[in-house]
Amino acid sequence: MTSPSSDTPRRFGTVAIVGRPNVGKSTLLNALVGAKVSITSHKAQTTRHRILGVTTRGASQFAFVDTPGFQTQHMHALNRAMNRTVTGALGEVDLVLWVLEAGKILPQDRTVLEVLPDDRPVIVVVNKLDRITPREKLLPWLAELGQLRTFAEIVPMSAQKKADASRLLAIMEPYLREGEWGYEEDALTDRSERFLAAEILREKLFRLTGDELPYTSTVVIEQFAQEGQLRRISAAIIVDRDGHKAMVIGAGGERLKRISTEARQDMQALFDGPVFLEVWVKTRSGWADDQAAVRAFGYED
Ligand SMILES: Nc1nc2c(ncn2[C@@H]2O[C@H](COP(=O)(O)OP(=O)(O)OP(=O)(O)O)[C@@H](O)[C@H]2O)c(=O)[nH]1
Repeated sequence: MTSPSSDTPRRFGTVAIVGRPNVGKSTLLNALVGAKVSITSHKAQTTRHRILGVTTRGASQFAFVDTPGFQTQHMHALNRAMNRTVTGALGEVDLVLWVLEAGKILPQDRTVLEVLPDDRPVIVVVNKLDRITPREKLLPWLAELGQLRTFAEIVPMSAQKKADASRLLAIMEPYLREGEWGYEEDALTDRSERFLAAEILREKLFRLTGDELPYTSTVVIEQFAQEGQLRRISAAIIVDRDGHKAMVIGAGGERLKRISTEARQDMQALFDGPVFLEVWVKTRSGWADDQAAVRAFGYED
């Protein structure tokens, strides 16, 4: 018997994950990569960076680009930077995954549809299938979806189900090009630990403040040092107003303590070693409207 790796040619491809906010793009990326490289939360618009997750399956390697949700409501400096990121990402990829919520095509979805490239394959991921019972109810909607344009595939699934993510990888495989891999076999992400630390803290911040905190709040890692096994991290949560600062800190500092503790636990699990985490809350009013500040905080590539 010959081993499959010796006679199966290697394949490699870059895959953009696009869709309006909250359809489940980050959840999907995490499921496809099988590790927590992107953050998820109930709050819309939590993904601001292009995040590369890499997954290798047999002879095939997929490099994923997670793009921010489309901004159609608030057009200030921050959102312009985000939209440029989406357009840039689509120009470089081999395959596009357009994520929709099963049964819904909102005006914001149509905005995304308009920028889908004509010259490369687009697979529609019809996500959150678990919310539709019985599934047959979806059939007329799927037929309507198929009329919108030519799609390479339409895949109803749940990003929260491992088996579905695995099935999607198999469906995507033929769309990769034959050729060498772009990354090591065990690579998960090309993002630094410093970046991942900021993402984890930002996830806890939004999870534990619910919808009270405006999405313009952010996290900056001010210091990241490794001393033997220990990572010593100093982070700042930047908010727009003093009222938001009080909200993050919470009564008697309880909320900030919980945010820090949960973030530290996740970082320790991801980095596989002890973490000393110090978190400050700082006010910087109107930063999201200030182009220079947006650049300084790293939202432009
Ligand atoms: N029921 C159900 N919920 C899901 C599924 N996939 C994602 N979700 C939930 O949908 C919400 C949004 O998921 P995200 O992955 O953060 O969505 P996103 O598209 O990355 O959002 P932005 O970062 O705002 O662009 C979260 O509460 C997820 O838990 C699914 O298959 N089924």
